[in-house]
Formats: sequence, C-alpha cells, structure tokens
Amino acid sequence: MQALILPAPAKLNLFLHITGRRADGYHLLQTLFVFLDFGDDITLSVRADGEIHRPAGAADVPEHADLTVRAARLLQQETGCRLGADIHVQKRIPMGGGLGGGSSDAATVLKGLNHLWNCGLDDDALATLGLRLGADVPVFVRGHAAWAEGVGEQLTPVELPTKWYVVIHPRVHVPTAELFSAPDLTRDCLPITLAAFHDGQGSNVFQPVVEKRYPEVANAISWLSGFAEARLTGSGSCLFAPVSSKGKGNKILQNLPPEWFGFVAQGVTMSPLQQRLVTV
Ligand SMILES: C[C@](O)(CO)[C@H](O)COP(=O)(O)OP(=O)(O)OC[C@H]1O[C@@H](n2ccc(N)nc2=O)[C@H](O)[C@@H]1O
Ligand SMILES: Nc1ncnc2c1ncn2[C@@H]1O[C@H](COP(=O)(O)OP(=O)(O)OP(=O)(O)O)[C@@H](O)[C@H]1O
Repeated sequence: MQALILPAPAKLNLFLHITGRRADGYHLLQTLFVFLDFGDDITLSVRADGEIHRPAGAADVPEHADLTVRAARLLQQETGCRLGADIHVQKRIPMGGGLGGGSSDAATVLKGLNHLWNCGLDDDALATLGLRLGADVPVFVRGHAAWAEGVGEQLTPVELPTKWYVVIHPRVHVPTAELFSAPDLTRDCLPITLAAFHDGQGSNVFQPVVEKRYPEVANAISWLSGFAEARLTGSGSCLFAPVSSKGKGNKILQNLPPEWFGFVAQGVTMSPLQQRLVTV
C-alpha cells in the first residue's frame, strides 16, 4: 500500500490582538502567523477496508479524540471516500503550547489524504473543512505565512524576512479555551496594519493573563528577556525571541534551566508541508 511521510510544522503568532467577539462567543483576532522548520512527522498509509487507525501518536490523546483521526473521518464523510488510513504521528511539538501542533497535524492529514485518496478538493474546500476542527487549521492548510483576521480564518499571505527564533516550552500546559474566557483578557484592541507591526506595534494580549496565572511561564519570559525580546505565542505556554543566527540561539539555550525544553528554529514563509507536497 502507498505510504507518505509528511511534515506538520509548528507556528508562531508574532503578535496577537483581540478586536472583538462574535455572537457565538468566538473572538475576533488580528495575528501574524509564521511557520517554523520544526514540527511533527506524520506517516499516512492507505487502507483498502475504509478503517481509520492511529497506531502511533501522542500518548495522552485517545485515538478517537486525536485531531488527525478526526480530520481523516471528516474528509471521508465529506467526500464519500471508501478508502481508509493508518496514521502514525511522531510528536515533537509540545502540546497545549500555542505552537498549533494539533491543528497542524490535522491540516497535514487533510492535505495528505486528499492526495492519497484522490479526493480532488482544493485548498479553499480543505480550509473550510479544517475550520470545523479548529480555528488554526486553515493557515496550516494554505501553508503560507499570513496576516489573519476573523477567528483566524481570514488569511492574507505575507512575505516575511527569514529569521531564527529561540522557542522555549516551560513545560506548562495552558488550555486555550480557559484563556479565551478570562475576564481580564483585553478584547478591545484597535485594529493595526502590517506596516504598524513592522514599525514595532503589536503584543500578545494573552501574555499578561498567562503570566498572572502561570508563574512558571512568567519566570521563563523574564529569563529569555535577559537575552532577547521575548513574547508568548498563541495562548501560551511557549515563548519565543528572534535571534540573529542559529549559533546565537544555541548559545542562549546552553544556559537553559533543565526543567524547561527549548529549541532554535527558522521562521519560514512557505510551510515545510507545502514545500514537501510540491515534490509528491
Ligand atoms: C490562540 C490561537 O492559537 C491563535 O492562533 C487560536 O486562536 C486558537 O486556535 P485553536 O487552538 O485552533 O482553537 P479552537 O480549537 O478552534 O478553539 C478552542 C477554544 O478557544 C476559544 N476560541 C478560539 C478561537 C477564537 N478565535 N476565539 C475563541 O474564543 C473557543 O472557546 C474555543 O472553544
Ligand atoms: N494530534 C494532536 N496533537 C496535539 N494535540 C492534540 C492532537 N489531537 C488532539 N489534541 C488535543 O488538542 C489539545 C491542544 O493541543 P495543541 O498542541 O494543538 O495546542 P496548542 O499548540 O496550544 O494549540 P493552539 O496554538 O492552536 O492553541 C491537546 O491538549 C490535545 O488534548
């Protein structure tokens, strides 16, 4: 049977503002997504019997709840495809860290199985399907760094200079839904432009809320700020800081307190998934 190994990259939110709220409670955002050349790997093997299985994946995520399995089932339902798949997920992206790991895994499965099953859906259709699984899935489907509005699904592709980032996971799991419902979250940011972001405007509105509730994240931000300008990604708990070279980043990590996890990665405009699919 045909098998395909595909990357599921992590993302950073270079800034994240909330400008309002929809009637259904979902928040309206402004954010800038960039991909990292760091992520999970997903192996997809086609099954003729129509079953979807996940023989390997995140230990604490049950198979039926895994976003990869949910993505495969959704694609099957929507297209009436009678093929199935085995999905091996090699997790590297810390979970609940604001790096979008689950969403990226889901997008990789949608794109990969759409190809292997010959479903013929285009990116618009896959992004619409993906949005039903999570607000962050569409950007991973489209695979281009983007300025995002709406709940994160109104995407305008942007070109960004390639930069290195130090990323730190303080080994704290921050539940996204809980953070979005925090009473002290700023929800009335005035809209900004990409030019204003490049001029230095923009912050992450979750940062003060997370720092207050999770002292370990506050410690990590304070530690990284001693070397470079540190900021939270998504709703945390990971933080990042731009550095001028991979070497500079690794030097910072030499001093990383052993209780945290850190890595250096390049921010890329075209997602590693998109780059890989061009060659398939
Ligand atoms: C924080 C970000 O990662 C920034 O990129 C995303 O906005 C979150 O995206 P995600 O993890 O895919 O989130 P989802 O799984 O869609 O939503 C989790 C929960 O967060 C809240 N949520 C999410 C996105 C949004 N724009 N407004 C919200 O209020 C909702 O309560 C939702 O039930
Ligand atoms: N394949 C998967 N990988 C990671 N998490 C998954 C997966 N499938 C389901 N989940 C669930 O989704 C939750 C959020 O995981 P994820 O790593 O996407 O968080 P996150 O990086 O904070 O996301 P975001 O930045 O989109 O808020 C996990 O705690 C887990 O219960």
